[in-house]
Amino acid sequence: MKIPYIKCHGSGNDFILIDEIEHDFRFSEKEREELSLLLCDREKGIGSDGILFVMPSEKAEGRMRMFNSDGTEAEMCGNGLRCVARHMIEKLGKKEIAIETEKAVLPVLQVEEIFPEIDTFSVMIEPVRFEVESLPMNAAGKEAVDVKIPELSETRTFTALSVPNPHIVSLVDSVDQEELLAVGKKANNLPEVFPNGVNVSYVQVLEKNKIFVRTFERGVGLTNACGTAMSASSLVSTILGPNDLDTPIVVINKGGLVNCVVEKNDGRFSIQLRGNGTNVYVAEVDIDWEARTFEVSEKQFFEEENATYEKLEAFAASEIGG
Ligand SMILES: N[C@@H](CCC[C@H](N)C(=O)O)C(=O)O
Repeated sequence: MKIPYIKCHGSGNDFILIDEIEHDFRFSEKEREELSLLLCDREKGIGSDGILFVMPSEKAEGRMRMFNSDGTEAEMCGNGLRCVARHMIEKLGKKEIAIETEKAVLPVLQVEEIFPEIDTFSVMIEPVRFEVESLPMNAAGKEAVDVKIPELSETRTFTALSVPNPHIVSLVDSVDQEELLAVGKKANNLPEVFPNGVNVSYVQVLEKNKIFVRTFERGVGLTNACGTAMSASSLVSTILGPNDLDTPIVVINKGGLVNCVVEKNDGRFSIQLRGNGTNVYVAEVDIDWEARTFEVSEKQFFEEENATYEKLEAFAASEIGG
């Protein structure tokens, strides 16, 4: 079976995008899981953090389903949604559309560039909930805001929220990647506290309305960036830190940068996540389902676009001194 795909990324969080509308694919749930395990593998596969399946929708211009590299499905994916937004906006020739996700139909649109020559897409991150049952997380109170989770760390405090996939966020003085890796692994092997696993982020406030975020993603591990995590981190560092509502917060990550605008309406938070949706190349993968093997055709790279993105990446690296 031949499957055309786009290799794309949002802030270096990379995906294999498969357009099921254009090619009329009907994968079973088992096949979606198998495709993710087979193709996302960094050593033996194509290599990516996940697969974005773009499907028809009765409620919106399209539907996104996102599978992590371990074959599990996530409720939401912020960086992936920007890639899907770009794909559908360009395909339909519209500036603003809606995309159905697991928990909500979300508006997505092309907006002013966040960096010179970077086509920029804004996606709404909602619903946002702090009730621990929404992650789910087993904890003593109704919410867990700036609290210790002794199973994870003796010293750190965390805030739990769903956006709507599950996150815990810790404000730190400086990000220790090795510690985050250890805490992320522990949190995702702790079903008595996080029955469905959890994304774990460390956030360093660089200055007012500028933060650095590093995330251990459920179903993947440490990634260059996680869009929902950067949104959750912007919100938490607004509530507990110096950032402002209704103001672009610059979020530096390992693969680039995004802007997040935290809003509060009628007591409910939402976040606008603005950033790139970059196409790296297009190709076709020929799958042999029985043998669980595949072959990839010649890749057509978007060289100019990739070179432009490198400028943003270099700028983001210089902001964190590396
Ligand atoms: N990288 C994504 C989130 C992907 C899903 C996550 N690993 C989960 O399981 O919740 C993003 O950009 O939001």
